[in-house]
Amino acid sequence: MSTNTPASAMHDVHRFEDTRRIAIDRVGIKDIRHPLTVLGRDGQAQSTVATFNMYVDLPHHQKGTHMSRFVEMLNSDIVQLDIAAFGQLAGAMAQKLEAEQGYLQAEFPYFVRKQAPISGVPSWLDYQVTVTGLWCDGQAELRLKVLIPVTSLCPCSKKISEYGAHNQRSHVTLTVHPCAPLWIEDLIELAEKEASAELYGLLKRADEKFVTEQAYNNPKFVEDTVRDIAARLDADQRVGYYKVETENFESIHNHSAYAMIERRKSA
Ligand SMILES: Nc1nc2c(ncn2[C@@H]2O[C@H](COP(=O)(O)OP(=O)(O)OP(=O)(O)O)[C@@H](O)[C@H]2O)c(=O)[nH]1
Repeated sequence: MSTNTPASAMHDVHRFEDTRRIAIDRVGIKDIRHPLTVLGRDGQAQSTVATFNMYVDLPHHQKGTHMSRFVEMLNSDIVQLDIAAFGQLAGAMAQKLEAEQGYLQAEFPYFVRKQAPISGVPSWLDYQVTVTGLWCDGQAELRLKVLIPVTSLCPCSKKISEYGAHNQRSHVTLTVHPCAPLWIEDLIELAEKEASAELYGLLKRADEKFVTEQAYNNPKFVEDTVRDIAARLDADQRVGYYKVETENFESIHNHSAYAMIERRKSA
């Protein structure tokens, strides 16, 4: 076949009949990086690079999905992230792929400009965000996950020690199904308020003294952190389902302490 054969003259193997009678739950492209603009709560847009996973289902009788269409969609329809519309976008993807179900996921670093607590010096802090849109039975579902790094200080260690208390960096991971508009920053603030202390990219000495003492005055087990965050999420009408996880990378052990609460609020 010559190099300039028109597509219409080529076999479309993907459309061939498959006889094994086995439907496929998810098929598509995984770990494709793509530039993305994300609008912040302050109205400022920031550029980031997202890693996308894009899948649809495939009926038993069809040999293959239309792989190229995922990348077509990425290049034509996904420029600025619209979190609220991500579930619908998964539906549009399913339609483009002639499928019933769609799974669209973008994971990216998101930066927040913070001010040190005493000196006020500004710096960026990065958070890992995952937005997942699902389309199933004509219904769109949206999941927003944010990993928030914080400081934790152990209440037990503080109580029993003559001086000092072990403290460490911790990861709070919030996964929510929003039922009303919710900014990434809203989840970050919610988690940081319930940590022993929040993190900053840049701290001067006066700030370092402040966050050290703040954490000492606000000791938390992993259990305390997930409970306090769960209470806030329970009270937040914008959240329909949530999972809150805390992992403390214990400075006195070579293992982590972990706690998780998962709740689906009744409608
Ligand atoms: N379905 C499928 N396609 C694959 C796989 N690996 C690579 N591909 C490639 O996907 C590309 C074709 O994608 P299609 O979407 O079928 O291309 P097309 O038929 O020109 O496009 P449409 O007319 O829109 O369907 C080819 O380069 C395939 O080789 C695989 O494991 N499964």
